[in-house]
Amino acid sequence: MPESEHSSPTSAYSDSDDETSPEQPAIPRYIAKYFLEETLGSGYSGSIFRAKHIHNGSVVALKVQRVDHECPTNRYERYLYPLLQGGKGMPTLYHSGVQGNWDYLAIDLLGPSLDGLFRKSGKDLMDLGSVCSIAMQVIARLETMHTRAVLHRDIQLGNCVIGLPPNDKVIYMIDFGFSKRYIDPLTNRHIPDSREKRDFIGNYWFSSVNVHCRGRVPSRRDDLEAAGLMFIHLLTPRGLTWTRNGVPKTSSAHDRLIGEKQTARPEDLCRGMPVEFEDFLRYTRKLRFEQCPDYAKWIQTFKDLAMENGYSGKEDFIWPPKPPVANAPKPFNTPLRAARPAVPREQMEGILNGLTNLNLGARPVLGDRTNVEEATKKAKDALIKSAEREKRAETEDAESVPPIGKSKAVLLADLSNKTSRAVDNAALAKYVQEFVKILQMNSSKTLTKEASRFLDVLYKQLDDPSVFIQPQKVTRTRSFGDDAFNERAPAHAKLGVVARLRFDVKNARTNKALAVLVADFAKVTNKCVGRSITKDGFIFLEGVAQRLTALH
Ligand SMILES: Nc1ncnc2c1ncn2[C@@H]1O[C@H](COP(=O)(O)OP(=O)(O)OP(=O)(O)O)[C@@H](O)[C@H]1O
Repeated sequence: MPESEHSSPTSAYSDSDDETSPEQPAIPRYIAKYFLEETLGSGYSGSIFRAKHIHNGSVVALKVQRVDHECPTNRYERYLYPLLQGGKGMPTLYHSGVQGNWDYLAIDLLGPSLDGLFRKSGKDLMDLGSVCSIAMQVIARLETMHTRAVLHRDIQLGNCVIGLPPNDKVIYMIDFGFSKRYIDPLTNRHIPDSREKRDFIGNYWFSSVNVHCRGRVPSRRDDLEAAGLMFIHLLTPRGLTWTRNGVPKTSSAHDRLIGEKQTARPEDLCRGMPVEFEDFLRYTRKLRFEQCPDYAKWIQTFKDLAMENGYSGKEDFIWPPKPPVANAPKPFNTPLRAARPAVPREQMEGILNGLTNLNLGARPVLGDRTNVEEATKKAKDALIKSAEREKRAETEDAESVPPIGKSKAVLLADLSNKTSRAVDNAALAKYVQEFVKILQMNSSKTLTKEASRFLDVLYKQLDDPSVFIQPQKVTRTRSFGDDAFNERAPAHAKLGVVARLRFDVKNARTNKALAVLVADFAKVTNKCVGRSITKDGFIFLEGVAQRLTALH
């Protein structure tokens, strides 16, 4: 195999000025039985043409390369294609050979690459549904290749293409020029690992840290890590940071890129994304050299993630993307009004008693402080009594442990109702902790409609300092969903906001200050792709609970 530093999507950097290549012989119009039509693409080692068979009229993609090319990838590809034939998303090789100066491969004519489609869309980042479908398909393609003893070793967006109709929802892997068998056909054993410094095979953007930065031997884990970086790239506005300066032109630029890639922490790369992407990247990096990845588990994870966010969960890659279909978490600009009355029945009794005791008569109530104070005190006592009753009932439940068997949505709805009746910070702190536990019950950390409602209720409780003193106040408390509130929100949610919030929460001095942080958290989480609560998010929520206890 060619162990060179040449890679896609980049061409090799060179420290020398001697980049002039020898005079290129022109590619003929006919090669073997094919008439070369338009150029589909060119890579470092050759060009690809749409070509027509002169006898039967069949149309193929003809990959043409000079026989004396220093990186003769066609020569390797023709031995790998037979291993992959028939696998879903694996192109068929129809003919291959050498004619004159030209080495050619005739393969299935396919559609545009993911790179091309994404660039053409002009978007800053890709929608979550499309990335989940790419993840499901690319992981499945890697499983197919790996099951057939082949590593791809050059996973990148340009090497993932869609088929032509009717196969335009299927992602195909192409470019096996750097691919290699990792199971020795004679001994049936995995290729050996080695600590010897070796030339880098792969591409600058997505090749794994182990392979690219540490010169390790590629194995299955590295194909998956490259796929993971590709998914994260698609969900990062302007892409992974080390891709932003373009192809490194000098070895020092390449060294800088390596340094940046090597030191980037998964939690930073995946800030603001559904936690599944960070988990996947960490998983690939923890795999041992010879370990077989759990492909099925991760395909299922990305399917679940898609469905939780209102996408169909089918692996079909539909481009341009369709908006989420059903059960998508509602954005905050949909008013999240409580389903139950603002003042519960038990409290209403206390309120009415309080009002009765005001004994309004003909006296000017507003001027009479004693009446107001006494009524307020009575109302407060009634409310505290009712809360104590509720507290006693609750202590019979397992302390803060969400009951098993109820769905997350039901638990969250119950919790929101309890929170709306909370009368002190200690109760609120307890409910915030319970909220965290419920969200962590299973792998999905999405901010669902019910979870958003909890934050909305919490915000209202915190924002109105009178709420614990005057429960009878039923004026509409400002909600995240209110236009006026949204107008004051920053136009663009910043992905680093949650990281800041987890520090700011420690310094919040009042409930009102906490309310502002909760609102920011809810808004930014809601705006982020996937609406998933990240690790920073959970640390923030724990911080809210701690502050509430301290402010008690
Ligand atoms: N079967 C195909 N059908 C249609 N287009 C194709 C096909 N194979 C490749 N292409 C187009 O040609 C481009 C280059 O293909 P490929 O990556 O196989 O060539 P390469 O010479 O190995 O490139 P590189 O040196 O960049 O890896 C692809 O990005 C794609 O746009």
